[in-house]
Amino acid sequence: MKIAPSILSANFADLGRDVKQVEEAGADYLHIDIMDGHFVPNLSFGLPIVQALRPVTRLPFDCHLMVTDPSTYIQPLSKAGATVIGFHAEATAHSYRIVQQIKQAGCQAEIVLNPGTSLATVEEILPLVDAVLLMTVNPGFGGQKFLPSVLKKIRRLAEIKQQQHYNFEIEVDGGINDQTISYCRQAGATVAVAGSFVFTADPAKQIQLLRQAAEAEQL
Ligand SMILES: O=C(CO)[C@@H](O)[C@H](O)COP(=O)(O)O
Ligand SMILES: [Fe+2]
Repeated sequence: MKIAPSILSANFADLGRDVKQVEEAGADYLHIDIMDGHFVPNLSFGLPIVQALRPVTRLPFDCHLMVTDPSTYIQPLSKAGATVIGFHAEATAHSYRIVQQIKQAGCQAEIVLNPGTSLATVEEILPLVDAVLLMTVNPGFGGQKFLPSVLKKIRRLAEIKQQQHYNFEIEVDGGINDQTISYCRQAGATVAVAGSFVFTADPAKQIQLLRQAAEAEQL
C-alpha cells in the first residue's frame, strides 16, 4: 500500500524540513490539501506553497483540490509541478471535461468523493481516471475520526475495478491511523493519506507503523 502524508498537519513554520523527513522515511506521495474557504469551511494554502515545495523534494505531489472551481487550478498546478490533480465530484457538473483538462495538462486525474456521495455519480468516468479518492471524513479539516461506513463503498469500488479490469488507484483520506489503514487495505484501498497520525509524532516512526499495519494483513 502506498502512503501519502498530508502536509495539512505539518509544521507550517518548518514545512521544508517536514517534507524532507517524510521523503527520507519512504513516503510514496506528498498529499497537498488546497482549500478555498468556499467548497469547505476552511482555508489552507495554494499555488505559492506548491511552487515553493517543488525544489525541496522529488516526491510526487498529490494535490487534493477542495475548491468550488477546480478547472481554474489545473494549468497553474501543472506548471507548479503537480503529479496528480484530484477534484471533488460534488464541485462540478463537468467532471468528464475536468478529467480531460487534467490529462491534457500532463497530470494524472483523480476524482474525489465525499462520504455522502454515491459511486454512481462517477461510474461513467471510471475508465478515464488514474485514481479515485474516497473521503473517510467530511473534507475540510485534519484530525477527524474515520467514518467506518465508507468501508462498504471502498469494497464496492474495488469490486468494480476488478470486474472491469480498471487500473486506477483507490485512495482513502481522513482519520487514517495504524488501525484504520488495515481496514481500508482489506477493503481494497491502494493508497492511504495520513496527516495528523504522521505529523503529531516522529514522522519516520509513524510511517513505519502505517506500513507494518498495512503489510501485516497481507501475510
Ligand atoms: O483532505 C483532508 C481533509 O479535508 C485530508 O487530507 C487531511 O489532511 C487528513 O488529515 P487526517 O485525518 O489524516 O488528520
Ligand atoms: Fe486530502
